[in-house]
Amino acid sequence: MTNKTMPYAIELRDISKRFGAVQANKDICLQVAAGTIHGIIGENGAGKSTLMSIIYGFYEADSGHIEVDGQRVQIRSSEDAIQAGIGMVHQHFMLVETFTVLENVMLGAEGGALLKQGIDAARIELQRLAEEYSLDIDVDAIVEELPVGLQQRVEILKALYRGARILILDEPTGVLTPQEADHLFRILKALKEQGVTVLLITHKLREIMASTDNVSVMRQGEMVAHRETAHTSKEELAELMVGKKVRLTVNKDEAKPSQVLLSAKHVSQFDSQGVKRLKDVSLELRAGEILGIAGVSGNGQSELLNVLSGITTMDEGEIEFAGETISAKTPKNAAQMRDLKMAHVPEDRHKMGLVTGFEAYEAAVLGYHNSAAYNGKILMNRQAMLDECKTRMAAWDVRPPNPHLKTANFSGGNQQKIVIAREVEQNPDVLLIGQPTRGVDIGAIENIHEQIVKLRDSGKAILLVSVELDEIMALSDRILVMFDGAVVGQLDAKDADERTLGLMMANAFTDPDSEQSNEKGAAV
Ligand SMILES: Nc1ncnc2c1ncn2[C@@H]1O[C@H](COP(=O)(O)OP(=O)(O)OP(=O)(O)O)[C@@H](O)[C@H]1O
Repeated sequence: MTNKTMPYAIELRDISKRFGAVQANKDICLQVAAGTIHGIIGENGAGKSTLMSIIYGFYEADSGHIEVDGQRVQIRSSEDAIQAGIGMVHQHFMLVETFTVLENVMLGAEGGALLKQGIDAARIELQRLAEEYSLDIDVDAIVEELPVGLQQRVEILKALYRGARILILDEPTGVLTPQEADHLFRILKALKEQGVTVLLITHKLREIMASTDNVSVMRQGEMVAHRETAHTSKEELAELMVGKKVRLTVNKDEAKPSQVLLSAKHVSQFDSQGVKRLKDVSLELRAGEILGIAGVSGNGQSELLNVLSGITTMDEGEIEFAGETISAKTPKNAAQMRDLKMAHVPEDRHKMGLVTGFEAYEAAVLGYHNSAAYNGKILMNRQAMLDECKTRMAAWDVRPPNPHLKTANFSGGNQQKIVIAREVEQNPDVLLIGQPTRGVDIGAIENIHEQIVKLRDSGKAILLVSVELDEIMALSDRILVMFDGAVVGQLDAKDADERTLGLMMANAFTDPDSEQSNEKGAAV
């Protein structure tokens, strides 16, 4: 108890959970004061999501117990958790996209007291909650028409409507634009002021420092430290997480770009509704450089990656790569692009990077399974696949290093390492890489960044798409900015700062004396 009158909002006592050989949580103790924002950090696979799943009733702990407001509670299902006043905002939203906000919030709460008073009473209550917490949401909007940031707010609204006083957010900003993330933190502050307790899992130490009151650190299934945020630093937290000092900046020499390896000329693409999503994009990618593509997500970056990698076909323009001219009339698919030595780390590892039912050693060769190294004459050469997978798991610190574990059962960050390792280890001439460190811990980010720079220094070209401005600025040698499907500006990374990039991303940058703007469609 914090004192005689104020019990902890939530207290965990000696929680343990094992999955086969993996001890995901070991004797975890945690005390969270009411009306505070409490950060939980730890490396990929440290056990954070497992712990939150236990609090929310997805998993039952093998031992230990939970107290809410000083009372011991039994949480065997999410209904039990909701009953205890606990709500959760998942990384992957649990919404019916074709329903309205109101319908989504009502779904599963049909027996609720307010609904018995009629849908109008429910609507009024939702509007009240949305207003009280600055959620800025139209309760009659169709969910699939809302941007990601607003869909996330629907999840928050859902939890609040069900009476949540403790809200768990698992890596909530991974999919948000910087503006959406700022809004989310304003909402969390408003929730805190109303006495709601927030448990925030994030890999971004900047967010921990800016928004939490306290922070707890997990390492290899154990809770290893608790700190008051005001009395710690990013450096100390990084060291506590990883167990050694971590460099928080990218170490690289100046680029020495040479010949053009890929050029796109006036590339455009229309979506199925006939809307132009990629507009007259021209760019050149040179050996020995990292070209960063900055932009608020949804401004054509994903379409650009898809067209360049052969996943989709352009409608206008052409791409020159490896001596080939690729156009709408002479398209090449993703497998053909791979044969030309292009590798691609897709932005969404679940949808496009992995088959989650596959074991790690199978996922590790996906797309390259026909190569002579793994393909025996009749059957796949499993031993070669296993050996390769084990070597990569060691080099990329995939945890647990078990090639037979299904990819679905790796933590999010470790899944990402499996995909990146697969693509980088092909030693491609051109690497297209989307959101490389989404959901990845700082120790692993350091390794991923090092490997990308190493590839560059060996004379390869990298096209990096990231919504993380810090990452774009730290890794890129040159930066292009996309807005509304077009390239609207370019910068030398040395001249880039957050403000200029932010303005360019909003297409609000005007500097007539500067070379930091470009004609749409000119090769940059
Ligand atoms: N259903 C499962 N079956 C087997 N192992 C699992 C399962 N769920 C989690 N694990 C393992 O438990 C450990 C903890 O995973 P968890 O997802 O809790 O980590 P995390 O700290 O949330 O990581 P990340 O930051 O990458 O999301 C990992 O080794 C993971 O592979």
